Amino acid sequence: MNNPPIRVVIFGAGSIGCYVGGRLLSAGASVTFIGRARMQSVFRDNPLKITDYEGFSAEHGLGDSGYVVSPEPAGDADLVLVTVKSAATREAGETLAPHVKPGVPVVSLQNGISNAAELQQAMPDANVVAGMVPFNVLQQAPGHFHQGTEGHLMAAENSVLESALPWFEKAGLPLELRTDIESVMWSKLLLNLNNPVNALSGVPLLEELSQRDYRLVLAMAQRETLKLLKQAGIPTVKLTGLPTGLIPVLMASPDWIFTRVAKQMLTIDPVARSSMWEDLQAGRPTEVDWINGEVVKLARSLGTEAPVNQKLVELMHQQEKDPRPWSAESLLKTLKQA
Ligand SMILES: NC(=O)C1=CN([C@@H]2O[C@H](COP(=O)(O)OP(=O)(O)OC[C@H]3O[C@@H](n4cnc5c(N)ncnc54)[C@H](OP(=O)(O)O)[C@@H]3O)[C@@H](O)[C@H]2O)C=CC1
Ligand SMILES: CC(C)(CO)C(=O)C(=O)O
Repeated sequence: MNNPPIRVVIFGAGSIGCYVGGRLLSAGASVTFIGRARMQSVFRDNPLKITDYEGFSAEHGLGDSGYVVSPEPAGDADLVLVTVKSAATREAGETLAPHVKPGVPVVSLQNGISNAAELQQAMPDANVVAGMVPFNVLQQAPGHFHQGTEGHLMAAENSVLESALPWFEKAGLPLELRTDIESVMWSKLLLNLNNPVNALSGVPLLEELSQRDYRLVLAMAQRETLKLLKQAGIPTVKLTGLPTGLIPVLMASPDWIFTRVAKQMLTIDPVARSSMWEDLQAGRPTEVDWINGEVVKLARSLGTEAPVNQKLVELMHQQEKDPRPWSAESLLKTLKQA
């Protein structure tokens, strides 16, 4: 496995890309990070530091050749991981298309439902694979990326990707290949329905989830989605310690039950926040249209509506223009009127 090392290219290296790439680098893989000049300049002054909630810690000097701003290195890759936000997927595919060799797996490690399909459309000759990242990564300081919650990577079954699996194993990020990736993606989306709630709350995930009114908002959005998935005949899968259908029940439970059960099934460290909160902080458009917006689209395709998720989409778009924290009480009241 070690000779020669797998050549991995990360396209759109921000939080997820730098973390996953950094873990693969620590395992001896040859990793090239492709991203923007802004992030490249961070690594001129700082090493890439990766840590996790279990105490893993590593540092790598990247310099200008390790973190680049042009797509050419994708031409030498055995594996490409795409880690841009959803709004940048099409551009990522169009940029990579002329470089990536035929057959090389191009794995979308993105939230939402439609990113892999959009990537495939932008690079029709490529071997695009849908992937799923269950855990949270936050840039805690320039160049320092921290995994704050648990879970393992998943991707759609793909024969070429199999040879890369030992590298993920060695990196401490096992990658499971699945035949039911649509169900995996929707089940992850059910968890991501918390992203706007967390971004609107303005507080870390642990603090937000410790307040029942925020959890009730999340439970409303999840119940609405589960009903639509049932109607559409899309089964869900268990990604946490609890069957997916029971997650809204846990969310709606009183604090004393939630705290006890969640302690046993969730590892979230106190600094973890949603990627949507990070987008708001950075003044970037959020992914709400690719998360709650997908529920609204699903409802329309079934000839019905998804008022709770629709309202969360509207609130997030307002928040992008005029950010202000929402108290749990006022958010619940607003959503109940939706
Ligand atoms: N962060 C998290 O905890 C988790 C995130 N995810 C998902 O993973 C995906 C990636 O998220 P995350 O890592 O947080 O996102 P980030 O915004 O941190 O990283 C994406 C990076 O890609 C860069 N980029 C965008 N377009 C291009 C381009 N055309 N060429 C080169 N670089 C580009 C961005 O630069 P710039 O911003 O300067 O344009 C940014 O640095 C999302 O779909 C997210 O929902 C999934 C699980 C957890
Ligand atoms: C891991 C999780 C669910 C954390 O909120 C996430 O996917 C995100 O932040 O986008």
